[in-house]
Amino acid sequence: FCNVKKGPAELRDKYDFIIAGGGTSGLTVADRLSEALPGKTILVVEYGEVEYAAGIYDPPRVFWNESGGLASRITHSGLPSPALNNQTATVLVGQVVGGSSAVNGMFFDRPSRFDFDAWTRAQESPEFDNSPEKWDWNGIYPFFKKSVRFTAPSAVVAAQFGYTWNASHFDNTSRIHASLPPFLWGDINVSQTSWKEMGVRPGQDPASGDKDGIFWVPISQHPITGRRSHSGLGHYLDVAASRPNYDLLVRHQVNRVIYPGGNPASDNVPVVEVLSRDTGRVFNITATAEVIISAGAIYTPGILQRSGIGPANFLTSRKIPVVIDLPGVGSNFQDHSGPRPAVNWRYTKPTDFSPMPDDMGNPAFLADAIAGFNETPARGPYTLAMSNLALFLSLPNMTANYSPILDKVRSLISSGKTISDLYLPPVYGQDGSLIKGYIAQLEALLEFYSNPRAPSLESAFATGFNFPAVLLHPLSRGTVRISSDPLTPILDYRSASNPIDIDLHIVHVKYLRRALQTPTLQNLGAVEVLPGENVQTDEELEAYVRGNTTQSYMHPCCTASMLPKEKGGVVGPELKVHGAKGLRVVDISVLPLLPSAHTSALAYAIGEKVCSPCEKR
Ligand SMILES: Cc1cc2nc3c(=O)[nH]c(=O)nc-3n(C[C@H](O)[C@H](O)[C@H](O)COP(=O)(O)OP(=O)(O)OC[C@H]3O[C@@H](n4cnc5c(N)ncnc54)[C@H](O)[C@@H]3O)c2cc1C
Repeated sequence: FCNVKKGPAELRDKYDFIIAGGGTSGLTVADRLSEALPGKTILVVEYGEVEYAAGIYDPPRVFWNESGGLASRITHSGLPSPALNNQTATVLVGQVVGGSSAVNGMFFDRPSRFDFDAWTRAQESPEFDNSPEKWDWNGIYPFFKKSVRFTAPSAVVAAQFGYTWNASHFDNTSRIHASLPPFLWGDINVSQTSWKEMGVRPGQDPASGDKDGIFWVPISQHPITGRRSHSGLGHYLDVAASRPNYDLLVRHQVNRVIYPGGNPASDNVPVVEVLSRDTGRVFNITATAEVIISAGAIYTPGILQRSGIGPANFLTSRKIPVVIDLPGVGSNFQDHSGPRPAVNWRYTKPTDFSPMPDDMGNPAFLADAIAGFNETPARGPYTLAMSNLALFLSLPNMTANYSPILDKVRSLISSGKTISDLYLPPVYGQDGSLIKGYIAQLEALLEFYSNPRAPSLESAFATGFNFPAVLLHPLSRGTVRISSDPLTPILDYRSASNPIDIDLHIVHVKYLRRALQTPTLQNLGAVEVLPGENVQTDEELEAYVRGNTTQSYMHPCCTASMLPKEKGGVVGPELKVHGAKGLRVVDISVLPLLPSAHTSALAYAIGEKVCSPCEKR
């Protein structure tokens, strides 16, 4: 690979732009900068290396949903979450060129337009209100459109599965692909029809920002080959040969950034301190225009904290000189979570679904599945990733009795002024900014949760006997902190530390278990296994939720939030770090609040938006 560098001897003396982290957002930025500014040099420093990134369900795996076989990634465990019986979160992160887009579940959906209304509500301030960079739906939609190429399925496949889509929401110039697979398991209609029988309307167009209903969701894979599409391909390997100004340094870790004069407000651009994974050598690389941190929500706060940019009390306790006191670095930590399963059942009547995952145990079926994946165009089971059908539903559409939950949020807003009133971690007590920002988030979420078109629940389905229930907008907040080992951050998920999250989980479980009473599932003799007939009262459901919640759906975010500094923010509307020159954060850590979607589409769109137009840089 022509521009892949392995060590400092292969680098230029200096670069115009240095990007820390060659993942989903980082490579999007590198691609767009190197394309728009051929006279400028760009270096990406990436911890991992170039690898073939298999899809989430590619040969040689036999069992749908079995793990393994993916490109390099690391698994972290969180601290015990007391509200969930001290269970710990398990979260994976990609450590490869392409980052998490090279190892993820390939579910490729966009958020709801109302997510961005919530962001702008929480951001309200002269800084954000007067900025030309708008992060409402209209401000980001063009970049969702630009970031992905969507290829419609053939007419035969569309008719076979009843696929719906609206291609007008994609520009089709990007090298990042989205498509609808030419294969589904035989029981896919169990979920669709039962949800429809519960009164949920089929949504036509999730890419439009209208995300209330049942949707077909594209997969991030090539429409012909069925192979994973990810930023390491579309934003590096596919373009590197034609970009002599775009270098990639692999197997190197960015430790920190250093302002040579010690003054982040007046020094122009920080230098980047890098560690070689192979030699252990530490050296500096100079940028003349800008440094962009894109290491993802778990590592970006670590780079900032090691640079002396973070909560002063914490940095001092770690004997790190404070360069900028920014309490928000590593705070506001959120992830999608939910009881797994929310509902699980068995059939008491014979079923004749076909094809089904068990068929992979039949040697002839398996051989045909492998052969089909290698045909052009690819066909068969291996063209389906994790799933591509989901229900997104708002609180008012799940229960008539949602006012008490909103009243609890209102009472937090009016009475909660201390960290214990608000169930927040100790760092929120450092100064008033984080609490102010959290209250602004609660106000935004109150509006969101009152809106019958703004989803609270996601339940995705591909096959089987389970409905998951993902809480899209938790109120609990955690923290990410460095430890002595740069690769082992301390993740304090604090899942469900705010008891309103438990109330929301209970609404979701109660709603989804109603599906078992629909004619579709009744005709199959479906009988609930979990939570089970002994779990009926709210107290019993609460115990079930506390004992069975998955704390991470692999969407850690929001740890360097785009909020005003006086609201605990880390970056402003142009994603520049507050109080620092020549330094931006561009990755999923800048989200103020979790979106109503899996997070890769948003990571790409953020990369596109910050580069528009790149000529301004
Ligand atoms: C297992 C898994 C399943 C997922 N499933 C889905 C899904 O189905 N759909 C979906 O939309 N989203 C999914 N996600 C989430 C989504 O992929 C991520 O939110 C998104 O890709 C994050 O993009 P990012 O640019 O913020 O970070 P990343 O893409 O993670 O990029 C960060 C990069 O920085 C590198 N790095 C970190 N620290 C350093 C350092 N100090 N120096 C140099 N390099 C460094 C990392 O190696 C990595 O390449 C999943 C994620 C995972 C891990």
